Amino acid sequence: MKKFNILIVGGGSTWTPGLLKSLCVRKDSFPIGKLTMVDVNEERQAVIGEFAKILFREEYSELEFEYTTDKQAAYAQKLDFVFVQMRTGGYGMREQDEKIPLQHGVIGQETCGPGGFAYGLRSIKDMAQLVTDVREHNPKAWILNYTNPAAIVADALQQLFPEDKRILNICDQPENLLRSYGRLLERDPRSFDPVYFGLNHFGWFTHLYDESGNDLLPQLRDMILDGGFRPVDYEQRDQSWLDTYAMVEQTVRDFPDYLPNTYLQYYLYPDKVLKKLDPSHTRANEVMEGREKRVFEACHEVVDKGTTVGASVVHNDAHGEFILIVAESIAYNKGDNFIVIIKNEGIISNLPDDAMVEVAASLTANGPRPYAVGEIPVFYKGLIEGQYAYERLTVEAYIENSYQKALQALTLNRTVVSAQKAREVLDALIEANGDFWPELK
Ligand SMILES: NC(=O)c1ccc[n+]([C@@H]2O[C@H](COP(=O)([O-])OP(=O)(O)OC[C@H]3O[C@@H](n4cnc5c(N)ncnc54)[C@H](O)[C@@H]3O)[C@@H](O)[C@H]2O)c1
Ligand SMILES: O=P(O)(O)OC[C@H]1O[C@H](O[C@H]2[C@H](O)[C@@H](O)[C@@H](O)O[C@@H]2CO)[C@H](O)[C@@H](O)[C@@H]1O
Ligand SMILES: [Mn+2]
Repeated sequence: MKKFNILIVGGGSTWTPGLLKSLCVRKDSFPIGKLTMVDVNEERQAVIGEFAKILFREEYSELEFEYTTDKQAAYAQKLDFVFVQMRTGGYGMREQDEKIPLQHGVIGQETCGPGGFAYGLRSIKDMAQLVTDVREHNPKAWILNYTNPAAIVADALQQLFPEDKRILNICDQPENLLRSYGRLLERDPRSFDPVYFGLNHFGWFTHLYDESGNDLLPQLRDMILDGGFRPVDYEQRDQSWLDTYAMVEQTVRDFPDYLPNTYLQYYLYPDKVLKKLDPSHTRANEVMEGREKRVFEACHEVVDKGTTVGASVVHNDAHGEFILIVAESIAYNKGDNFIVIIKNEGIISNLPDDAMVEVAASLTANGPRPYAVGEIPVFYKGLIEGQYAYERLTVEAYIENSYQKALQALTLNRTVVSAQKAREVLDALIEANGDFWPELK
């Protein structure tokens, strides 16, 4: 059986241990010959890398493994898959993304609103460089990308590398929602045949068919309206995330046709959500005090003890597993059904062909084969067209170094609206981001 060579870019990510555990769990169905991890932060990479050595010694002894900060050496190897999960500027810049808009009375969030705009301008630069570097040595390797904001990264890479058909941007939120529906309905989430449409972090489930073709969405909607909605992993979730999932009930009560992605709360109820956000202590602080602290302490503990037995960090979560089952479907031409981010080209017939939409597709060795969605109702088309224009103007502001397009983008965003607010926040973000961004003139 072929063994695949994988490169993880952003090996110092807090999500890496879960991904490495999933590699061990799935080694029979998706065998890896060589795994390399690369990161720009030597300290972060070493902590996770030394943990990985012990994990693989105990659970994957046949695996050839190395970690490095030498990107050129990492990219020059023969690679089958590149898993990308970088955070340009780290959590420190995420904190700025979230706090600066809040200082101006606007939603501050990692991937949505002005925070996502700022993060997007940082990510595009490093992601474009990554594609260029990978393609120099591995023209056929599949680049599976988690790096956020996935909507803006996906649109930028489509603009910058339109002929590259082996880049796939993915998000674990629809997968997490399917697993949450599975827990509510007491069914295997992989048995669902979902119909989903939207942009990344801006979409809806319209149908949830079971193996007999029955649509379970109406039953699910009634359950949500009767008792609220909790994620599959609610026991592990921080309160801010539980608050987010709690908003699903109000959204479904207001717009019962479809089941929303949780990120829609920022766009449909910006005033209500804004009141819950603390400008002095945001999600970035929670993650630095929570997940990041837990993961790195647990990895240090594993290295100190010399074993992963009993370790808290190593669990097989949706995030770690999802990218692997996506890769498996491509590697073995399985055609399994996943919700992924791809060029519209008529999938949603009344949206622009060049929009990067998030829809269900069959993943084959030749990439996604999407399921047609057809025409979407005016309400959803209106919302998505505005968000699409915001995302496209953000990418054009990057490519053209255009302050005016950046201002237009933020003015169009439903969390900002006011052109005066957009200018205030944009100028503050320009100052905070410095050389992370291209100069906007
Ligand atoms: N698509 C999704 O649904 C999804 C889900 C979870 C996380 N994410 C994204 O995955 C990324 C990692 O998330 P995290 O919370 O673990 O972040 P993290 O900050 O813990 O890890 C990111 C790592 O990337 C490294 N890095 C930064 N720039 C790099 C570069 N140019 N090359 C290589 N490495 C680089 C950092 O040093 C850091 O170790 C983020 O972009 C996050 O938004 C996406
Ligand atoms: O605030 P964070 O850093 O905890 O999470 C931000 C990310 O949130 C989503 O990913 C969720 C995922 O949906 C869920 O299944 C589980 O794995 O937790 C993840 C992290 O909370 C979102 O899809 C990502 O794009 C965000 O980066
Ligand atoms: Mn996501």
